[in-house]
Amino acid sequence: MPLKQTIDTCFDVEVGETGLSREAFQAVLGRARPGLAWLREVHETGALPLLSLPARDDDLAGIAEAADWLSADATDVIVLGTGGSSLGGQTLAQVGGWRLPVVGDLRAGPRLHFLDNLDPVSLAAAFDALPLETTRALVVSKSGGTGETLIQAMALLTAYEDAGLGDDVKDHILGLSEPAVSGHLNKLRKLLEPYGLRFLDHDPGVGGRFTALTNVGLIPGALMGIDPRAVRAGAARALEPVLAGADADGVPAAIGAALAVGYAEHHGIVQNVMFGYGDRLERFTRWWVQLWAESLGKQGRGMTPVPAVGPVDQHSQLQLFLDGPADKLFTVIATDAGDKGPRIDPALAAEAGQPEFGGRTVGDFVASQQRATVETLARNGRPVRLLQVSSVDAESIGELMMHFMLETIIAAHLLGVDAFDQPAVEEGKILARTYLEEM
Ligand SMILES: O=P(O)(O)OC[C@H]1O[C@](O)(CO)[C@@H](O)[C@@H]1O
Repeated sequence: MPLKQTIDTCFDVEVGETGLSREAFQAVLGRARPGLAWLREVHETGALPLLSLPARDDDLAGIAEAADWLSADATDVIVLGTGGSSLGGQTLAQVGGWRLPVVGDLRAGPRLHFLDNLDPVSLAAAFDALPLETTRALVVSKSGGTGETLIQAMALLTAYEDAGLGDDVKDHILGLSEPAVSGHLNKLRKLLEPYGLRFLDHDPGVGGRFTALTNVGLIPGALMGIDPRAVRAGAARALEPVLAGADADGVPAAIGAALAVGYAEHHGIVQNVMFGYGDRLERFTRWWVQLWAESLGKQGRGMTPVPAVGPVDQHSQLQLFLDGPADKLFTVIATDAGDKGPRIDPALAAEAGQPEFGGRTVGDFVASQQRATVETLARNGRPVRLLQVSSVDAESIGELMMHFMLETIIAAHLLGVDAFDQPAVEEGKILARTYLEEM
């Protein structure tokens, strides 16, 4: 089933005075037309390579080869890289089983580890615990200049040296960075290439947080058995109405962008909650946080992304969502959970005083929770849109990711900010370097 978006519970008639009026929404949606025209134009000219990815297959053999190389005879594969150089891969890998309770740990094949947060204690412990001889590493940085990734790569080189594997580094590490350009220093390449190891090219035209559909996201996904073709087929589905020239009200991503921007402009609601139901959407919510925050948070504009996972966060954040300040717009991602999972013995259910559980599956319970969350949010005056997929698999995650990349780009157009830069974080990076020099 293709992604289905329902926005009925987003308007004042449903949620009361906190809700956006249909008229105000339509006015913002109309303003999305130039953004859609721009997307079509840059697709045609090739100026935004992201939009050509769903139809590409010339790079798939290289992606499969890299995943095979990393996993052959390996007990462990580590991925170094941060932000957009990690989160897309994490999202796809999770759909394949990585970092899922129990199944993640029991899965056959090499263990996959993303070291995206620089933590000195964890890094030392990881290098101590990993059997380095059978551990391969993918080191990812678009710019080649991110301090966290560079320092991790240096520490890894030393760990291999200390383990007596200094001459075999090229058999253990694969690099992924922008192609070398004369006159421009790529520090990661400068550090690693002398070891004779192989570098894959990061597409220079695809910004870090938009790379899930490139080798950056698809190699880690492939390591967990996620088929890159299926991911791209799903992405193509989300892009299709844009390329087909549909008007804004026929493009789900434009509708989502207009809702978020409409709420920000008309109601000052600048917190957006992504409530994904199911373990396989946990990393997706984190990927979306970077996409939404770093793309839109500029010049005093932008909306704060809040990730939540269901049902577990019903027992954590839902009280606040329902009864705290009415200052959030919600997106619930639901799956066809019904009829899935273990079926409950009626005798046990009766014994426990929960006869309604009897004969139902665990998925039936989750399906009723998804529905109840949407309805109680709306009843409590909280605007909520529902996104439904039949299940979280390679195709639906590709569709969700492309949907949100488009939604982000269109929202940036509506807000009048550049979706593709991140000027403010650069200041802190320069300062951190100064403080390091002073130590
Ligand atoms: O891939 P790189 O160049 O190492 O950058 C990692 C991340 O750092 C940022 O530049 C922000 O600091 C992100 O935009 C990016 O995804």
